[in-house]
Amino acid sequence: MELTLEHVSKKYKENDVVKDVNVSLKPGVHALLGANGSGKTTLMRLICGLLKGEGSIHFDDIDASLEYENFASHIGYMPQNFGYYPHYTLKEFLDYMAIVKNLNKDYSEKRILSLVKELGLENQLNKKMKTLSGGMLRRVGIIQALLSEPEILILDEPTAGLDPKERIVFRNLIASLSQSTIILLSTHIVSDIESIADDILIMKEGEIIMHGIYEDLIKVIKGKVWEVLVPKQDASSLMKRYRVVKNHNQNNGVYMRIVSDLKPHDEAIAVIPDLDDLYLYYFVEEVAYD
Ligand SMILES: Nc1ncnc2c1ncn2[C@@H]1O[C@H](COP(=O)(O)OP(=O)(O)OP(=O)(O)O)[C@@H](O)[C@H]1O
Repeated sequence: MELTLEHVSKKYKENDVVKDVNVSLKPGVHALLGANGSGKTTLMRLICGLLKGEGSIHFDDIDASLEYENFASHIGYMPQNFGYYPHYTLKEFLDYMAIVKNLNKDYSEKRILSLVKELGLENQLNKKMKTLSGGMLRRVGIIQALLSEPEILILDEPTAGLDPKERIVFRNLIASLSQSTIILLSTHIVSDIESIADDILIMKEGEIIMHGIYEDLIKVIKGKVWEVLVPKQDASSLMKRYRVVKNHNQNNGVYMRIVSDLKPHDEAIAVIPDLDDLYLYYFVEEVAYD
């Protein structure tokens, strides 16, 4: 089972929002990491066929441009914000989504009940959509994407606005699906990725600049992440000159974690990088020495 994108691109006027994306995704959790505006939502909408662009998209031998309905029947999509009728109850909304997805009534009744239980919304079924909290609406978004048991699940910022308990429920659900589903989820929450992603696609200015497993991506910045304890008076000049991942005031100075090609301070020692460091390395410009 494979989702393949070849030369996928999208322009808005002269603006290249998605640039020549070539990736092949098998079952598992693929995290799409990028700054605001890097093109993640556009790429996801292209995959779902909600936008037209250049290039080709296949699910196994189904060509999305030739057999769109067949292709789309394999996809569940959770957008960042989905439209709903505020006066519908949750049950009415999910029934409506099941009809839109052309699901059999007996099947959808059972599926809705099992999903609302799994996501802790069974007591909300008779509540109006407009009364649900932001975190509950995110969970409703996940449920509607899962209604048809899709083989491809496209989730745009699924954990935004979830509280820590909801995040754990979500991570467990994703983990349980990942053996049999191709899951592409976008986020800029680095800790989510560390706990659930099998591999990571880093998107910058419309391009997938890196794609690989965590351990391999991290190798790129080996020897470029530093920790140092500096006197308080030195901290602000380091803050101005370097990409600082963390800084904590301590009794004897300021502890800093810095991402830099060059050793930022005589006392700095190189440490093992993590994804926060990688993110900063690619998405925050280092200020040049003057
Ligand atoms: N309909 C549109 N017309 C013109 N430009 C657009 C349109 N939709 C998106 N863009 C531009 O395309 C770029 C990528 O937007 P996109 O929403 O795909 O980014 P993103 O990585 O999903 O960002 P975020 O994390 O903020 O959701 C942005 O510069 C955005 O302004």
